[in-house]
Amino acid sequence: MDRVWDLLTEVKGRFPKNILEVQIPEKLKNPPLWLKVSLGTGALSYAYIRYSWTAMNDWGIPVLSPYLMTFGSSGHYARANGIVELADEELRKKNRKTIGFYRLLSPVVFTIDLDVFTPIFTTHFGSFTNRQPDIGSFGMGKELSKTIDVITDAKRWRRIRQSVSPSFSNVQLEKMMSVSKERLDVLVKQIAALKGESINARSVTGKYTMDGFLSAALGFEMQLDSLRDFEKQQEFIHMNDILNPGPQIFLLFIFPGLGAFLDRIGVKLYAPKAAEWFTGYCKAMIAAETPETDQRNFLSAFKKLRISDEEAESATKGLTEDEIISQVFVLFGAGYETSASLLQWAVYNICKDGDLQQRLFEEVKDVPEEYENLNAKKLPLLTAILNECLRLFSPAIFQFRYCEHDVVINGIPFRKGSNIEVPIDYLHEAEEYWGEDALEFRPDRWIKNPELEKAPFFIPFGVGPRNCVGMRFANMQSRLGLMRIVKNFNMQFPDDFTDDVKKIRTVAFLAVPSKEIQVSFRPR
Ligand code: HEM
Repeated sequence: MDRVWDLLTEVKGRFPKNILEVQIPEKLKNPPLWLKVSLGTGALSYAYIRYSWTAMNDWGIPVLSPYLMTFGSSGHYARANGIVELADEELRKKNRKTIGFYRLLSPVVFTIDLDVFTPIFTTHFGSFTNRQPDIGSFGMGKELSKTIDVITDAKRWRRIRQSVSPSFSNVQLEKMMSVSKERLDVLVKQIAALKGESINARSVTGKYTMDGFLSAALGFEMQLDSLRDFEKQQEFIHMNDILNPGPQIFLLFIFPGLGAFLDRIGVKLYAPKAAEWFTGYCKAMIAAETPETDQRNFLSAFKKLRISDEEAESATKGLTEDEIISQVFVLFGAGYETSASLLQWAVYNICKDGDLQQRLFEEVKDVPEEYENLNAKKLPLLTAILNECLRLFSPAIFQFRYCEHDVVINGIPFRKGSNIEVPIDYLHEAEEYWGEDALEFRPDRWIKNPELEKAPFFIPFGVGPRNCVGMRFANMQSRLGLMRIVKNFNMQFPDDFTDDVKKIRTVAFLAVPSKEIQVSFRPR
């Protein structure tokens, strides 16, 4: 105790006897105008920020405390696994369904509550048409700013979606499937050429979905001598750059309008070479002649819908030149990686379980590769395996909407400018919806209960009018690809491979494996 007292006495001795004796410099007694203005603005801004952070006070949900240092309470954005960890910490461990936080000043409702998010994505879609306003090209440059995913005004989105959707009709998909089958013939030969030597499964599934998309959707065939060269392809290298943006991407979420502003002033936030390469690549493909007879791909359909910028102001259908480029790019980006990832996890889980692989082979071996056979009735186990992968390794990590009109949903008074985010990783693993074995890979749950496919808590492709436009293409491509691979090859891990792979979330919200999944494909 004495030591503490001595210490305090010493510290006290170092201060002036009377604090008023401190000489305040003349300059500070009468500060210059710029300093007064700065201090005043700072104080007002702080008051405004604190006031904004009271917005959710009466919403009846727990709210994470906001701080300046963490841009509100959204510090989790800056971590690769941030959204997953946030869901885990705040929802799973605390047994909650909903929490609120502030993304800088914007209120965000973070929820897996079906009563909250289902109406937002469906019946109240009119008040939540967009994901995030003014995000432009996601920092990739103004050439790519007119993508279907990000445009802010609902009228333009409706026109684009109406123009693009017919490309995914059953008739079109059947035509594209015939192209996919031709490309699978090539893939099977390339896998056989490996002569059973192991390869990173991602090279096989990536080559299949990239080549499949380019040829079926755009009428462009990828030339590749060996599957081992896949990662040397320009398309792969540049797409990989775009899909691995680095933490700066979060600035676009945290600062509203920043994406559109950067596009306007010509600043690219990441992958500038890749964005430039893709713009040229898409333009070249659009300019290339399509044979009159080739009606199978998106491009020929898009080209027929071409309208001028002026016409676009009032049209309800049609695509401008820029929009065609953006659509080609966004469909490529959205379509290639997601399906490649899904198939890679399917290959991994099938290799892990010899009995499952045998059952799958028995199921697919005599089923003709026809479009009408690619469903749960004809291929129950194959569909179940892919659904289980979509559940536990969902390529999309979270889904989000932005509120444009004040509306009360399940007691929560959403105001214009607020947001909703649904963490899919947690929704797809919540015991409340999936039962005690929620974390286990059990494809048979889908066979026992086929209705699960329509359950509101299974939303790997989103839900409502703005769900994934490519869902049916993705289903066709992944079911056909997996069926063909299993028909032709027995898949095994090499002897020196341990099957302890974990799912890791990247900054770009992709589910990547914790290590390469090495697989030997032995011809049957
Ligand atoms: C396994 C494969 C895929 C998964 C899991 C997936 C998932 C998703 C999800 C979750 C969304 C957001 C939905 C929402 O906000 O409600 C989305 C949107 C979108 N997806 Fe996919 N997707 C896949 C494949 C594809 C393919 C193959 C294409 C194109 C050929 C595609 C094109 C798009 C586009 C353009 C959008 C934006 C739709 C809009 O805003 O109107 N996706 N996807």
